Amino acid sequence: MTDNVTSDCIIETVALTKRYGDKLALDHLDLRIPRGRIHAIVGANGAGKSTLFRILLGFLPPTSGQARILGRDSQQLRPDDRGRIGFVNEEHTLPGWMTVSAVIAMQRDQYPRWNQQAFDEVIGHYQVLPRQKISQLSRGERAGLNLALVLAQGPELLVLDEPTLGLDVVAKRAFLESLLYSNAAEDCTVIYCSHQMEEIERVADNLIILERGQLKNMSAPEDFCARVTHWIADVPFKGPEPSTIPGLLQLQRIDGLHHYLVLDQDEDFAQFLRASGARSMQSMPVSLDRAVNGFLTKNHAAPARA
Ligand SMILES: Nc1ncnc2c1ncn2[C@@H]1O[C@H](COP(=O)(O)OP(=O)(O)OP(=O)(O)O)[C@@H](O)[C@H]1O
Repeated sequence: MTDNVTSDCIIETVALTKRYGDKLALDHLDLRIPRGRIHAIVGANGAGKSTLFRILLGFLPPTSGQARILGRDSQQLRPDDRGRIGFVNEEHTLPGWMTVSAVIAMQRDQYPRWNQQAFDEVIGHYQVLPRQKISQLSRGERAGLNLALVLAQGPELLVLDEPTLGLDVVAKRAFLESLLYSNAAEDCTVIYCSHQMEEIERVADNLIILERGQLKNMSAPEDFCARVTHWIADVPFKGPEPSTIPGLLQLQRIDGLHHYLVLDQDEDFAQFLRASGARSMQSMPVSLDRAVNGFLTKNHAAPARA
């Protein structure tokens, strides 16, 4: 990858690898995220999501491979590049001793593309008073203020690392509304990392699944959902040996019926069940939460490679 490549990707990694001592956090990751829309990154704990963000934002060097963000090597970001990127994580760190109005004034001075209308639009969802100190705000209010500040910078790219962690339902909803508004109104690309599937289902256009530092899925959330099916079958005795069940993600026995969660299986799976002695069967679609969690749980239980 050379510097003069003009890519339509806002983020591009090639064989990106990060080792912490013996631990492999990113494993030759090839990732291309196009400009625009909302992209969700999901993965089990330790899948490498935060490591990816740290490398992309230039806070951490890769062990090998490359990462480009806004067309530039992430290790060579300039201050003006950083001004085009907004970053929000779950800590919502703002100086606790400052008042809300002082923080706003400080940010307004710092960012030439400051967009007061975008700020007002987002902060309007929260009961934040200008004279309040940051330390007096609730967690949800701090999250809202943080998002409003970042969106008012007019970023081309917004990176959110678990931004709604610990927020209640109302605060979460307000946060997501703000996000959808800004994505639509400001044409800003959003990269959003979360464990909350119902949020992802609501806001994401693209679902990226990382597993042990490798890319496992990149598609519309509904397309991933369509790959996973829940079969319920009345099979005599113990049913087929689990290792012989094609695409098996999860197996449960409830009230004498066998429940199979399977990946990438078509009507041939019914044939397999019939051949296994099933007396009756039915298939049904699953929610995104079920599909992703079934997918992640399957491999999560297996021993990790170094
Ligand atoms: N500074 C570090 N030193 C050693 N190992 C680390 C360090 N930071 C992360 N790791 C390891 O690298 C792997 C990836 O961690 P990372 O924080 O990127 O995962 P994550 O997907 O963000 O997880 P979570 O969902 O739990 O936040 C984990 O196994 C973690 O233990």
